[in-house]
Amino acid sequence: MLSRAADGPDGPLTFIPGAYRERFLLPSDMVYLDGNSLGPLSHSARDAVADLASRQWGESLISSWNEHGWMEAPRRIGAKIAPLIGAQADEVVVCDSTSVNIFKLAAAALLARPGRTTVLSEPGNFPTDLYMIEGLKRLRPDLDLKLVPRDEIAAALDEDTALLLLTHVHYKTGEMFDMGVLTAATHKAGALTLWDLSHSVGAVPVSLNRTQADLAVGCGYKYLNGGPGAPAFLYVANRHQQGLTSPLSGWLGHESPFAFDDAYRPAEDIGRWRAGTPPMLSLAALEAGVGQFEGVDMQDLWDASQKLSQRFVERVTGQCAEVELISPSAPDARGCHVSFRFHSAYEVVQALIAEGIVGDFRAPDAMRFGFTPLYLSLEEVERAADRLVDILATGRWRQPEFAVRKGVT
Ligand SMILES: Cc1ncc(COP(=O)(O)O)c(C=O)c1O
Ligand SMILES: Nc1c(O)cccc1C(=O)C[C@H](N)C(=O)O
Repeated sequence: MLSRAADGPDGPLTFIPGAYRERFLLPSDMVYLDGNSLGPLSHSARDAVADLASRQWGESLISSWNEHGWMEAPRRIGAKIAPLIGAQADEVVVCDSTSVNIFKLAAAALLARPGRTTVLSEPGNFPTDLYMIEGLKRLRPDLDLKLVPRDEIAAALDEDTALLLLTHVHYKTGEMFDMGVLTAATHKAGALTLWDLSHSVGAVPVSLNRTQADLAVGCGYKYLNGGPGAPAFLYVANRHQQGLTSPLSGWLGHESPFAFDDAYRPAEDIGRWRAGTPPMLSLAALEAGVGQFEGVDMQDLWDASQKLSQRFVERVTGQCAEVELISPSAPDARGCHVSFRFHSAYEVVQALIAEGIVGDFRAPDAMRFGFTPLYLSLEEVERAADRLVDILATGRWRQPEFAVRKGVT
């Protein structure tokens, strides 16, 4: 396991939960346990977007592409994300969405493993990961998307496997794969790994280089606090950078975009994974969000998160027998969120939100809560747990308005 013996949920903490609370514009009466889905707005992100719009776009207009470093933003921000995932600065670039990046990297990996026809994953993986491979199957009818339960994955790797595609921290249960063990097994079978780090980056320590991971993607709007629809990132290990090429060969991935050649030649470096023009307003917010992690050790942050989630779990399960923890009970076997099963999970989550405790519901019967120590204190987490227990004990969730389905989340 990755956690240090002395610094588990019961040990001393280096990062004090809630230490950066003042950096964020969170409503004072809200306990926000949904930063694993949409991170909150920081003062610096708000200011960065305002500056980009009014000073850069407003005053410098098109010269901003050079003057304000717009053209280099995808590489520059990728380099800032790299230390959070154990990668080199030149192995990460910010572009497109997580879904699109999965498509690009999976397609490239399949081309790099000719004769192999299987993408291996698990049932219940985040849907977009599976849907993207289904889409690829329409272009490559010989392709097989094989889904096997997580404890059978290593045994299912064989000479047909081209790619292992897994979400490192499961979006619903928070269960974490052992990246090193599975990457080694995948390589032994001659295949490549593609890790979805959407629920890992900014949440748990990740060691892409140390585990020899080949490829990875991840979201910018969850723990990185990059704002709604923030661009995603992708990682390609240096040793693969010449051998893999994006199937979405847009002009900004060209070796020399402003030569305006008819023929596509991919950039020599990680820039080849870019397709079109960088969304600068969104990138300004993301860069500020990533900036919050400067000087923060991911192990320290995860230790703090384990303390928060464990306190929540113990307080809820210790006082309430009706809910079932569907996340691993060992804090170092999970990411930064936990989920409980309850027959009326939707109603309970609505009742909590009405009282300022924001978690989310995941169909069909899961209540999910994220623990992000940058802005959450132990006191808030205890308060949230007690409120959940009370809502269950009093049956307040049975009020008819909480059964009304609204929106999508
Ligand atoms: C594991 C995982 N992958 C991908 C995504 C989303 O991808 P996109 O940003 O393309 O919507 C999410 C959440 O939405 C996710 O939880
Ligand atoms: N990406 C989202 C969106 O555009 C709307 C609502 C929620 C989301 C999410 O991030 C869902 C999330 N990946 C999850 O883990 O459930």
